Amino acid sequence: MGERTRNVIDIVSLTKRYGRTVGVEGLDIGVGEGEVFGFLGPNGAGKTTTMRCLVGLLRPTAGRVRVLGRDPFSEHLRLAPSLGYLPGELRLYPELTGRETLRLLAALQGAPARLQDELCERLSLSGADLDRTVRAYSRGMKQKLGLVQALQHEPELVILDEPTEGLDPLVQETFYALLAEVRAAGRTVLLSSHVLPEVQRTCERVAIVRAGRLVTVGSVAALREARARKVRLTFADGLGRRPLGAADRWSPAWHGDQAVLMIPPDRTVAALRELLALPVRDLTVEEAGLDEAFLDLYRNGMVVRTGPDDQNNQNNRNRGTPP
Ligand SMILES: Nc1ncnc2c1ncn2[C@@H]1O[C@H](COP(=O)(O)OP(=O)(O)OP(=O)(O)O)[C@@H](O)[C@H]1O
Repeated sequence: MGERTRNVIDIVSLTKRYGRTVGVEGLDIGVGEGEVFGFLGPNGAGKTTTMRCLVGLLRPTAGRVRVLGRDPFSEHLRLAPSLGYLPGELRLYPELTGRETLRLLAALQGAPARLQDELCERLSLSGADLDRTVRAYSRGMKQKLGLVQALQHEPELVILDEPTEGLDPLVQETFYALLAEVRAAGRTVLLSSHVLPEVQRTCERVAIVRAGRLVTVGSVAALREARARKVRLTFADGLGRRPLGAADRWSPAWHGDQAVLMIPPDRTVAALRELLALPVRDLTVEEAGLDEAFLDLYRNGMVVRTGPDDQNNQNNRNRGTPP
């Protein structure tokens, strides 16, 4: 029997190694029922590895994962009707038609594919398309087929590895609408993406991973609050690059005689005091764009504290870095 848990996904100290290569190391993430949760990170960060552990395709080296209270590796078949999965690299049988593919996958899911026709229609997979062999499909058509099979049996949990890869903008919009419907129905989604606006738009919470480790997890709103301040300085003497004393630890970028520094919000005032000892002619301070904040996390793995790792934290208006 699977134990009952509050979370639809529980990842506790998950480590997966491939021989000596680390896939993920000591990962802890919980995803609550009805959440749309984003998984972000640069190439090779461990997103796919984690997702493959969650759907029972990989066995963790250490730690544990629970999906709907069950161990996905040993209880794969029992979970199949409740789980929808779109792999990052979808491998299909090229000699089957689209329709045969969906039928086969529905049989493996072990649940009626009630939404199949509606999803094909909304994602513009025509009857003629579905009668063609998958060998003749374009990349986008394969991705649409992948989305249909992931959603067709109305699973409680949908795990999508870069779902909008290869979709044209119109189909992407349809996908976002489908996601909103899944969410409105109280079902749970975990999706990985490299597309930041997509994550901002669709997810309440995100986890950022880098080199197999969790960098931060929090609500998109809290990440916005915690992002760096962008300080731009112009010097009175017209001379460019120079030492900025202690502020050099913020790795200034120089554009002619202007220096741009990205400073964590709780350090900005102290940094400004130091900077004003220099011959500054003009100074502006603005919040870094969310993209810049994420890029910073990607690059530096800077840990942003986003307050308690609360469920459904959309309304978290805490400033910056609570203790
Ligand atoms: N089958 C495998 N054998 C050996 N190493 C692997 C295997 N799969 C993944 N890895 C390694 O594990 C690490 C994490 O890879 P993973 O595919 O999980 O990252 P990702 O975040 O999904 O990346 P991307 O954004 O590029 O899809 C990488 O160093 C990768 O090289």
